[in-house]
Amino acid sequence: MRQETTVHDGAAAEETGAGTTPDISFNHVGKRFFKKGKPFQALGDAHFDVQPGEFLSIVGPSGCGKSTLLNITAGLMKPSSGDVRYKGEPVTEVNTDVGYMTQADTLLPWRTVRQNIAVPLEIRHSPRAERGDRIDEMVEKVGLKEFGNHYPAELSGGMRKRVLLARTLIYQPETLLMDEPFGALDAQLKLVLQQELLRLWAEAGTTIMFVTHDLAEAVTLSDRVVVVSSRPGTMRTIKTIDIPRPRAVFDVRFNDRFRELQQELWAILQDDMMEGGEM
Ligand SMILES: Nc1ncnc2c1ncn2[C@@H]1O[C@H](COP(=O)(O)OP(=O)(O)OP(=O)(O)O)[C@@H](O)[C@H]1O
Repeated sequence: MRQETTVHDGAAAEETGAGTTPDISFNHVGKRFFKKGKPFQALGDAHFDVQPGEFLSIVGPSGCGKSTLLNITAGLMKPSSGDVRYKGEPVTEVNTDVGYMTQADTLLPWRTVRQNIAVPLEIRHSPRAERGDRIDEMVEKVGLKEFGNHYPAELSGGMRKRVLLARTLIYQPETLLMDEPFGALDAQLKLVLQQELLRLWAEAGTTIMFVTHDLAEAVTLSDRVVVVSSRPGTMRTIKTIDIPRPRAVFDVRFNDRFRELQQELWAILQDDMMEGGEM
């Protein structure tokens, strides 16, 4: 198996199943913004696919356009050049087939944990009779059974992340976009939630596109890691993470291949980190 591929030769499809329609295809996607009236190129030329059921992470320096790429995939922003396809269809409006867990803590403070998790079911008008059971199942899955009737202000940061995760998953999205979901958590809690995410991902067969600053996190979780350079964010490489699954998130760090992959990714990223971005 090839360990590393350049991104401008359709390599993603070669790596993970040529012939199948990718869940997400980025076709030379660029994004220009205006700051103080002057245009600047935030995202250079994103060109890769995300395959059904794949766990793909994006790493790169701060400001290289990672969140922008997720926003474009969710249909919240239009690219300035190129196009994004979801299951072969161009994304032209808000893409309700994807769940999006943004960096922001968007829990509604006046609603309990259960009521927060219920929001997507209400928006989708799912039958009232089914809601209770689905919420029970979800609070159990994310380990919050005892806290269903608590308000967000009564929860720790990690618990709030779990509620946000539950609220995204109850939607049963085929594809999940996650923007540094565990960024601000302490190291131990991060491991716990990473393990839970891997379990939920394996159970549901969801496709995940995951943005992180944390190389160890990217290697632990992913099938492939896309490395993006500093502004304008351009794909440097796609690295296949050939570490067997299932992975125990703590133990995997002692695997020799884990260390090699982390070093290889750092070797690609470090110049960009020194130059422009910050981790
Ligand atoms: N709506 C917008 N209008 C103008 N500039 C924007 C907008 N959204 C993002 N930018 C700029 O585009 C660049 C890329 O932003 P983006 O949030 O995608 O980066 P990022 O890689 O996710 O950063 P971080 O890792 O710090 O979250 C930044 O310089 C940011 O200030």
